[in-house]
Amino acid sequence: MNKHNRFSIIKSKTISSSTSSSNSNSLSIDGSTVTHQEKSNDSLTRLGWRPFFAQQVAEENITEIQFAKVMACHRNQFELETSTHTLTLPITNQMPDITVGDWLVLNDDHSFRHRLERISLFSRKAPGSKVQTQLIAANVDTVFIVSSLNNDFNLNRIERYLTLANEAGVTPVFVLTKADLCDDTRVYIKQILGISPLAMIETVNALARESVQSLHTYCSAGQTVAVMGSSGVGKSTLINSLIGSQSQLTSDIREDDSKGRHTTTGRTLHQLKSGGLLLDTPGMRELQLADCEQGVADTFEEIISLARQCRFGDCHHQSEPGCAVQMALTNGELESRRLTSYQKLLREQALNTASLAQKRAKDRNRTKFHRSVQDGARRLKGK
Ligand SMILES: Nc1nc2c(ncn2[C@@H]2O[C@H](COP(=O)(O)OP(=O)(O)OP(=O)(O)O)[C@@H](O)[C@H]2O)c(=O)[nH]1
Ligand SMILES: [Zn+2]
Repeated sequence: MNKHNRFSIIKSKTISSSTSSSNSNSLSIDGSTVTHQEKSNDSLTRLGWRPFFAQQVAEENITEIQFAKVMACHRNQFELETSTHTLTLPITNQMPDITVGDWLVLNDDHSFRHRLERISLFSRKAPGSKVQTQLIAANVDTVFIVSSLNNDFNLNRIERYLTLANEAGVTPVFVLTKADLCDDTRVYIKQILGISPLAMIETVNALARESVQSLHTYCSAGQTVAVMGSSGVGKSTLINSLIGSQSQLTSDIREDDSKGRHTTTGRTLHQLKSGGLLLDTPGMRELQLADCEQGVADTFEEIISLARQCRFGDCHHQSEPGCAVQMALTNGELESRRLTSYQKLLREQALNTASLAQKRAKDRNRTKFHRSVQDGARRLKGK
């Protein structure tokens, strides 16, 4: 344990184990010599490291710092993976917002230095009455939007997840589970193509490992895949089948909740043998959108393009004359379900965005007020 006691190493990876080579900085694999630096770069690449992150630290003294990927978020600590170690980092108030998938820069004593800019970020409005944005995951490449091929299949819900993916800038793949219980999968596939003509769609029996093989294509080395979908659609089943018998380097940490039950806390990135990272997102029963205007626009592209043809720039697409959206409804070119879904998500995100902005302004005013009280007290003391 280091003197700052800020972290604890869970385990060291074996890549720096000594070899018979006289050169302590190299080890021989299949006759080729691989330096520790190369090996460690390879480990980082498998965790999703890429030039976008390296560029952010170009001027820093790289020999004194370490990069760590946040593999899991728990109530009081993060679980991190560096090129050589698995360690935990206690969460403190001084840290910026950090979520699973983030890249951190650590000092040589493994204490927190800063967080790197993200390639992508998933967030939502915190569940319940809390006015707060909650980060779900950072630096995700692909999201599996999981739906089951039965009565639970719901296009409105799918559009909600798709909006989140579009806002985050993450590639969506529609994974339709319970194909073994479905007589005609084409009906469902057609519905998804109706809302997203170029969609990537995979139908699977999540219980069977061979059935989910096609999904491994998206989970190659260095790729991070998030699995999202409502309760009961088969996310855990799918993840278990994808992990299969492969060793899970990051195991779920279970903590006692207030009622004394054991629950899986936080979100966890699972390392697959194929090199990919799979993100589990438990506890996502409520998915309220906030700050998602672009995501909504991307998800409902055809409505946006129809709206551009409306006679009035501020058309609400209700009963205004010259409304191209209403015209498309009448002609049967646009489904009324689609328009209702668009308007609902747009309203929801606008409402949540406004209350978040209001809260931020209130917080800023409160901070200003506290500062002025403190300054006043200091001035009085100084007299
Ligand atoms: N026949 C069949 N059953 C499935 C399939 N996928 C999931 N199931 C079953 O559906 C039920 C729910 O699956 P889970 O994996 O727990 O669903 P989940 O999405 O993780 O649900 P939450 O944990 O509530 O978010 C379980 O009984 C699974 O065995 C499938 O492709 N085929
Ligand atoms: Zn209109």
